[in-house]
Amino acid sequence: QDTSPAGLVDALNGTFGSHPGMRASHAKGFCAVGQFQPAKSARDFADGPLFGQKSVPANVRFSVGGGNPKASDKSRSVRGLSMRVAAGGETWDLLLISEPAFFAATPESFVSFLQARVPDPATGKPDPAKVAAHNAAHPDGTRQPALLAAHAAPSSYASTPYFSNNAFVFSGRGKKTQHARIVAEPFAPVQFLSADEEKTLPDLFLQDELARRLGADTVGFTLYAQLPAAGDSLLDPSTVWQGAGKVELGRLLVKGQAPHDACNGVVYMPLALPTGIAGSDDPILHARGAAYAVSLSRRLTQ
Ligand code: HEM
Repeated sequence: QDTSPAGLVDALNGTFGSHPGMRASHAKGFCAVGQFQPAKSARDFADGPLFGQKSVPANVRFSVGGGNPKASDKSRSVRGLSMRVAAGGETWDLLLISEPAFFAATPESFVSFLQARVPDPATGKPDPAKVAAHNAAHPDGTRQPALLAAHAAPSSYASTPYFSNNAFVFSGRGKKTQHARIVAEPFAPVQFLSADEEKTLPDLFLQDELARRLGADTVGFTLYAQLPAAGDSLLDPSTVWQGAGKVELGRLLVKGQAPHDACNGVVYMPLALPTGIAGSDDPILHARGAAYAVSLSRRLTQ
């Protein structure tokens, strides 16, 4: 199995097709802008200059998971929230998805998961026998699909929580270090599509829905560092954490949508981290950056 950076992107393209100019994953999406406001106590937990700022401009992107740029907004796949904030000579890229577990524990399992879902030319759908064989060999690939099957898609980008799945290492004042995952909780109540909406809404509604909401209300998220309970894996993003409390890092206020160029010439990098946050040893976290760079290079040139 090819788990090189190009191999990871090829696996995405193999399942979702190659779409010139588009991201290999989270292909459908749009840019937005906002402000990140660190919490007063954030430096106790992540002691870097970024967390000493009052308010930092944020470059944001909302997306539908998967590499199909025409995926329906109703599909039971993950939604993505990406944020880049830069201040005090530091940059923080934060990439979150709307389920608390990823679909693979390792790059090998990532490639196998996608290969098992290459559409069967006869049906246009994954071959259930191949998915079953993947599940038998890689039980880590069963958890995210089960979470997605358990509820309809979010009714708004602003009405779902988002999760980093990967753990990070935080160093706060006094050099105390702690592992944590990152969670963004929406200001708005969590809401999924009703059975009726799942049938009747058009495939494209999330962007207009957010525009209407931005005109009427404050849209935002509170960002937390979620602490692990004993036994929560620090290395495996496919497991749901039980968690042992959370520390507020700040708030992300979304102010408006932004033109295509605001976020499409850039790539959010999972290991672009500010002082106070470092990567954990999670093998998925470390496999990501180089694959994102391959995807950027392909979408800017093909
Ligand atoms: C080995 C594991 C992974 C691989 C190979 C991978 C690959 C990719 C690629 C190639 C892109 C498109 C990058 C671009 O062209 O800008 C992407 C986007 C994205 N990925 Fe991953 N990914 C992995 C794991 C994860 C995990 C664990 C998360 C959990 C939060 C995640 C969340 C996202 C999000 C939110 C985006 C959209 C970024 C944007 O809005 O530009 N990915 N991924």
